[in-house]
Amino acid sequence: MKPSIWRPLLVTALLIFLFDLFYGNFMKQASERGTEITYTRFRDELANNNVKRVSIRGGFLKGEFNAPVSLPPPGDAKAAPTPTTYFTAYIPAIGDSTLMPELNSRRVDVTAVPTDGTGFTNLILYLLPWVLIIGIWWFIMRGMRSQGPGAIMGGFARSGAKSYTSELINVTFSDVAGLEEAKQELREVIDYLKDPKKFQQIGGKVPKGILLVGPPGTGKTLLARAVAGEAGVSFFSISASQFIEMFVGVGASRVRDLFSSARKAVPSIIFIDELDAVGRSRGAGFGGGHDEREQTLNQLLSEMDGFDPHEEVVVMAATNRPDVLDPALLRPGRFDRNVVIERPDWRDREKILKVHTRKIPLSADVDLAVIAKGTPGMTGADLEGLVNEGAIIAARENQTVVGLQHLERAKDKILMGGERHMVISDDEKRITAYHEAGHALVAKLLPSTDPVHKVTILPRGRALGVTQQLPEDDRYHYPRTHLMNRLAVALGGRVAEKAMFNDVSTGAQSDLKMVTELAEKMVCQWGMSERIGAMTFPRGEEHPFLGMKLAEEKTFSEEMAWQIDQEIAGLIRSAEEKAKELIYTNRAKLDALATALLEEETLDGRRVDEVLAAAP
Ligand SMILES: Nc1ncnc2c1ncn2[C@@H]1O[C@H](COP(=O)(O)OP(=O)(O)OP(=O)(O)O)[C@@H](O)[C@H]1O
Ligand SMILES: [Zn+2]
Repeated sequence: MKPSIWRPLLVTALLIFLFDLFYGNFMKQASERGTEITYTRFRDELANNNVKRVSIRGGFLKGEFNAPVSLPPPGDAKAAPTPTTYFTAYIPAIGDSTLMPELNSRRVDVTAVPTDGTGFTNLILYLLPWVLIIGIWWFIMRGMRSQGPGAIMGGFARSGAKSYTSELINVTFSDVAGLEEAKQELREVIDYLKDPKKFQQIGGKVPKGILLVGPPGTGKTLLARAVAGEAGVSFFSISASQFIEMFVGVGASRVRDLFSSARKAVPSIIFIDELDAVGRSRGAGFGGGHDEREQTLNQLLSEMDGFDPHEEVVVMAATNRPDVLDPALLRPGRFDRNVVIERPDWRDREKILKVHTRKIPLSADVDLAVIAKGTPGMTGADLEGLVNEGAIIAARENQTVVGLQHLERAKDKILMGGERHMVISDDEKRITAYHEAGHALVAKLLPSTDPVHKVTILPRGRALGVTQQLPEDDRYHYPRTHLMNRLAVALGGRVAEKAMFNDVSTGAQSDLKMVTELAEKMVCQWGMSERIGAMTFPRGEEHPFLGMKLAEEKTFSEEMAWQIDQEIAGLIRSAEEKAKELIYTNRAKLDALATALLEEETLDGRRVDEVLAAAP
């Protein structure tokens, strides 16, 4: 919710109410315990010896009759008279010099109340609310000025309040399950923060900006906190969406504020969550708030450039959209290091479950490995939720320990309830396993292909699974056979699906795209088609800098265009034949790989070799 003009208004209204209460009360008190009578009436009663005592304060007089007098009740002259003992009256401003002698002679008990003090009290009571009102307005105005012009509407709520948190952390790497590679990469940061001087002497390159990249809930924030905890330094964190307010200037001043606080607390870590909220490419924004975002981003860039090498501040940021970030953020000296955080595989999921069940009593039937294997695609946050949900279900049934069935039900609830989660059904998992096994198998069986580095059925980005091949060394020249084999590998996924399920799925789309593009290049750029020969065509050409396809211009005949299409299709067809032949003659190996994938989710190159060697 945005603080608004309502707040000051509300405060003012409250003050006026208080003022009224005070002032009104005072006036009421003045006439309290007495019916107001005229001065003449008072003198009459006095003359009748009916006044017992009076107290005089300035021109105001309070008193008590000896015998009750019938008078209309206070404030209502027309009502029926009631017997009255106490009265008040005002002495005429011109004074009455005969009053005191008369009171004395009638032996009336007289009390005099000093007017001086009361007058002063009156004044204070009268002025106090106004002083408060003016004071609060001044406070608001000051808040606005210190926060830039943008704060005009919301100054009151924010003045003095910090939008970031700073703390000393007691989270360590032992609280972060798995993520071994990421931890390894961050060790250097910890070494640096622990002893900057020593680190520099050894000659380490000072880490300044580190970008944690990974899907939501995979523990980026947790990891950043653990780095601070391991190094024992202060941790300043903010979510970048908090930088962006409706008003220009607020974000930039918050960035400045954040960095200057962190600089005062060195060594320290600044953590910016959801970096993409401010870090989107400049000029790519739309509509309002765009200038504000750009200003905030510029401020962030200039703060990072402003670090001198001896300032012991490390900036960490998290995003799940590295692709939209402004390239300026990724330049050397800024976020020039990426730490990629992946969805956990089942072994890591088991470790995460262990961390989150540390304080929860589990019944003997719970095997966390089984639950870990049954939750592919879930992140650390999902698993934490699963454990909590399981505990709630158990508590609702008045159980003292959490059992397997509670966790299973929690899992079903989460899987059914959330679009947020990448839910993978068992069928999908099987299709993906065969698809990836197909790629891997063809790659292994064909000579002259890049070695298989890793095969996984864990979702990554939009892909349900990945088969990674890494070239052994940098290559610039690819022979035709190598490219043909590459086409066959790319088609292996689809062919394997067909072999197993006699059907194909949409999962092969990006494979087909890659295949088409590669075949097009082979024919049109590299002259690898016999029928067409050593000619190049402006097709499949890429702009050298932008990586974009150039607009097609036709400098060749219809006839040639048709032939080119035939050739491209021909290359693809023969690659597909190759893949089919390999897969159909090695069905047992395909099954073995797919089974291993379903079991282990991720296979590295060595494991792929083992599985294939063991298969008939
Ligand atoms: N590897 C892990 N080990 C233990 N707990 C984890 C792990 N990953 C995530 N969690 C749990 O999930 C919670 C959410 O994780 P965290 O906020 O760090 O994710 P995130 O990647 O920063 O997500 P977002 O992108 O949504 O900010 C953590 O508080 C933690 O309890
Ligand atoms: Zn594929």
